[in-house]
Amino acid sequence: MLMSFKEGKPREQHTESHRARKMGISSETWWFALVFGGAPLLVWVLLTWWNEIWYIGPLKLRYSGYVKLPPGTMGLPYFGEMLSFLWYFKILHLPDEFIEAKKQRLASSGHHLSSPVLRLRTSESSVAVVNGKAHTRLRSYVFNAINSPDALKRIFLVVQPRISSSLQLWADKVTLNGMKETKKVTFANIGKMFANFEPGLVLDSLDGYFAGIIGGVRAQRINVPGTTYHHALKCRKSATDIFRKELESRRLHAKSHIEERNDLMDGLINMKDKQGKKLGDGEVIDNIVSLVIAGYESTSLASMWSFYYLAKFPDVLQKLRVSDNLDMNNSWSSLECVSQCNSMQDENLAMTHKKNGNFITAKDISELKYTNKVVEEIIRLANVAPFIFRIVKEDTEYQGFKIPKDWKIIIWLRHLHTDPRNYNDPMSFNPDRWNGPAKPGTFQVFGGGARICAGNMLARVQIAIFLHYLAIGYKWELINPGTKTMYLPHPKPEDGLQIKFKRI
Ligand code: HEM
Repeated sequence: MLMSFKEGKPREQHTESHRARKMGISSETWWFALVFGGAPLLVWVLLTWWNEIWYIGPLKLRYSGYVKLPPGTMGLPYFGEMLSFLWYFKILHLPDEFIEAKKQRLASSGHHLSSPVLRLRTSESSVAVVNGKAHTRLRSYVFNAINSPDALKRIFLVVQPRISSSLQLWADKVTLNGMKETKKVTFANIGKMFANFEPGLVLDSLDGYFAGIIGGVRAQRINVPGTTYHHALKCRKSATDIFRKELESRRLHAKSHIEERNDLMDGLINMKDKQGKKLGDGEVIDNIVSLVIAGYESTSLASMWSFYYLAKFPDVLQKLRVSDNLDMNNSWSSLECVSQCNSMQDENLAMTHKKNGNFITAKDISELKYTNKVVEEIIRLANVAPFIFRIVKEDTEYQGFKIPKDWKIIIWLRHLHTDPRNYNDPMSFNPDRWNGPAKPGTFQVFGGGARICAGNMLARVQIAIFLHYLAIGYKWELINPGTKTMYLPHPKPEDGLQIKFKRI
């Protein structure tokens, strides 16, 4: 600037250099804006449109330019709407708001149709994975082995001693983690029912492996060391090895101990279908593994929620114990008068009195009318399986929309059970709502159709037995009654359900 003035051309020099500098600054700014503003924006636009182009483009071609798809967004490549799902389920703890937003977009359907959804294929030949005739065949094996009236009679005798003795042990601890303990007792029962395993090292290792497998069920399918999915696959292999060893040892000592064992593994090994065909070893193991996955977390969570709801609704616990005409405000002391029980109509104390120290049977449970209503209400509100998946087998019209073949559908079971149009005051725990049946199609805790849960009765009787022993002998209170619910991978209290637990 000073130099330019001396040369007598101060003004132009100044203007030129100023312009140049100005140009210099603006081009830097321009690059800066491009790199930090434009490029990310472009990437973002590409990412948000990628799925639309990838999935909807071919459909438009197939339908010559126009296809009326359900409204909604395909989300980001690969992740779909996973991030917003996680935001509502994991961070905000508001699953119903996420579901409600999806529902609003789809008018009254209550189903959310989306881009690919993620699922861990736990086993190749298990009942939960195969389709068509293979599914019907495997399902009948599994159903007969765990859910048929005969199987349940046997299972009653297996699970009761464990439930009853676990509760006695818990009472000695005074405070306990409800989630941890219900898992322990459920897994001990599973070990015994499925492969005649007693508590010990093998069962403990299996428990660890199944924790890993279950953790991976809803994880992203990224199979690299360090990911949840990779760990789940490794755990699955280790669990399979344990069952394979057991199966080989049974083959080696065939025919011995069958009477005493009478478990799922023997049931599956020996069962024949209508053509007299038996399951292969791989099928036996795959099915055991997938039955543990299906039955372990679900049953232990439902049992754990029993603690929660009965602590929050002591009048229900009172009614479970004795008839509802007793003084509700005096629930603890009224339990001491067990001698009155034979004069009482319902429910579990009277049953104990009648059984005179013997285990209850499947028939006894069917007589515990109020207990069965409590079971239904626990599983409705616990929403252990908040959604299920289906795949569209052929192009379908639904409410005026085209649902293309191969699209995956999420059915929000949770929404069915918490919708005020289906249940009066849906978030309140009210077993008496089961004095009559639910509206058709509104109670699908176990799913529906050909894929309905193959262990639904097994789950129900285990919860009923648990309620029976809780009601006749124990009292408890929640240490953190205001604890938050975590919704992933399954609904459970943030503190694991810390409780003070005592004998009556
Ligand atoms: C409270 C406990 C349980 C709940 C809430 C539950 C829920 C469900 C749901 C929602 C499905 C999917 C159904 C569908 O797609 O329509 C399912 C499937 C299944 N569940 Fe359960 N379940 C429970 C306990 C059990 C138990 C104890 C077992 C066995 C040990 C079991 C075995 C199965 C099997 C094998 C399937 C796959 C059925 C098939 O694809 O044919 N579940 N369960």
